Amino acid sequence: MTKLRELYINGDWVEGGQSVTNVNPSDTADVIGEYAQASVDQVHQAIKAAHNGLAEWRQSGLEERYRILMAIGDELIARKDELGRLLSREEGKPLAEGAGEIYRSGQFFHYYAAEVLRQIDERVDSTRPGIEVETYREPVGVVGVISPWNFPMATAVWKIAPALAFGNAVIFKPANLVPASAWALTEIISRQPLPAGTFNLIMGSGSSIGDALISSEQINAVSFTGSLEVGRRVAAATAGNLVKCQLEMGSKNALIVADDADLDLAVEAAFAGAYSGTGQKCTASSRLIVTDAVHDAFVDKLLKRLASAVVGGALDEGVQIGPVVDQRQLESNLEWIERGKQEGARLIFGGKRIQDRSEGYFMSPALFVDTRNDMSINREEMFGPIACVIRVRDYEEAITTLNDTHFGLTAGIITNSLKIASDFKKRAETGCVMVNLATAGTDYHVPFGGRKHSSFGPREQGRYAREFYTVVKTCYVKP
Ligand SMILES: NC(=O)c1ccc[n+]([C@@H]2O[C@H](COP(=O)([O-])OP(=O)(O)OC[C@H]3O[C@@H](n4cnc5c(N)ncnc54)[C@H](O)[C@@H]3O)[C@@H](O)[C@H]2O)c1
Repeated sequence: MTKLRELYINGDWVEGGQSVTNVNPSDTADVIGEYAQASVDQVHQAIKAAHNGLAEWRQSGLEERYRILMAIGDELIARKDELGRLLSREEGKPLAEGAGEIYRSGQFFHYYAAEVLRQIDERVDSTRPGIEVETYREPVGVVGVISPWNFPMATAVWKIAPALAFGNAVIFKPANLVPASAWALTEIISRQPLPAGTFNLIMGSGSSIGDALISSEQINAVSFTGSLEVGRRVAAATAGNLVKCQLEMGSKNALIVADDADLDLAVEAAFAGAYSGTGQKCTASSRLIVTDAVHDAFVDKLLKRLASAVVGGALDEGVQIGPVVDQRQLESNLEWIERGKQEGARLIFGGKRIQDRSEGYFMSPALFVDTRNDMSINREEMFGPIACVIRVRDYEEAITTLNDTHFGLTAGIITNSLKIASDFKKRAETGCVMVNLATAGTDYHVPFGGRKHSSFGPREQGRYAREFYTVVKTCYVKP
């Protein structure tokens, strides 16, 4: 019988009321494990424990915090292949991407270990004589961390690492489709000398456990990454309690291919942006906005690239596009394909379930042409390996089309013109812009986030994380 992987509350491993079975989307006969599901009561226990942990952890010495974060980062990096394999097995991204995500997660811990030592407090003169004024940052408190399934380790870590670095206690609620990576991370953290309750893992469904967490008046902040729909719910629940929140949500990113683009580069950027990670990335380029002059040549080249794409099991050698994460997402992708056709878009490649691999949730990467920006396939996030080409007259129409969306996470352009690149950097209404690069793929030491309905609240990552995970105190002293 499979060993039950338990919850981690107040420094102890504890069973939940129920459990879920985690299966490999490349091969549904492969059971990864049984994972405990927290009860609402246990959410409240975790919150209480986190307050106790916080009281001690916020007083910890900087050197101690630095050492703990470095040690977690070291272990993630040392075990990147083993944990990357586990991540790929549960989420479905190819092995290199799984290992890369673990390595990146280790880098996040190292980065925030260094941030622990970067103190930015100030002592200033008062406007009144004889008074000293200091401004300093204190931990925000108990932080609920809610993460999505598509980056099971990295999205969680880019929240947990700064939370711990700045002296907060954490309650981590991972997506229920990917408990194995969350559990492995928790096991690593559990071996560090953190005060009991400083870090807690509660696994369970979003609608019960997640909702109990975000609805609590006893937490101080929620950092959420996931869909727009759930993000709105998190915003409403936390606002009602005046709890600080930070939301990173979906998008409808576009890559512009300009008249003067290097088309080989454009095809590689479009392929990587639209189909890597099976298109299951918030930064995926699901809209390919191509100027009339290069449209046909670009589409021809992209079709050739798609014909050579290797779709297969995440753990198999040489695979470029793994499975869709589960049956529900696969059905949703196939429904989008039908909807696109009904709207008048022309499907010229893929978009079908791969039946000879019926043990997993495989589909061929899809390409639509003759699409308009007002079609629902270009308005709503599909979250699958589906790209839509939008033909435009020129760069001016391209940038207008790019900005005509209620999302705004990333945007890319392929051009050899410095003038166009410079104009694009200023006019794209997104949080991240990429020139001659895919829309997906970011660094870990700079802010990441979007505009419009893609993001809400203070930015994540890099030095900007301090804003969310701390609160400012202004202290007046008359000696
Ligand atoms: N902008 C970014 O940085 C970024 C990064 C990765 C993924 N995403 C987005 O994430 C989405 C895919 O992930 P998903 O399907 O896991 O998203 P989701 O919104 O369904 O779930 C995200 C998390 O919220 C939890 N949740 C669900 N209902 C809840 C509720 N009522 N209260 C509290 N928590 C609840 C889920 O259990 C999960 O842990 C896509 O929209 C994608 O664009 C965004």
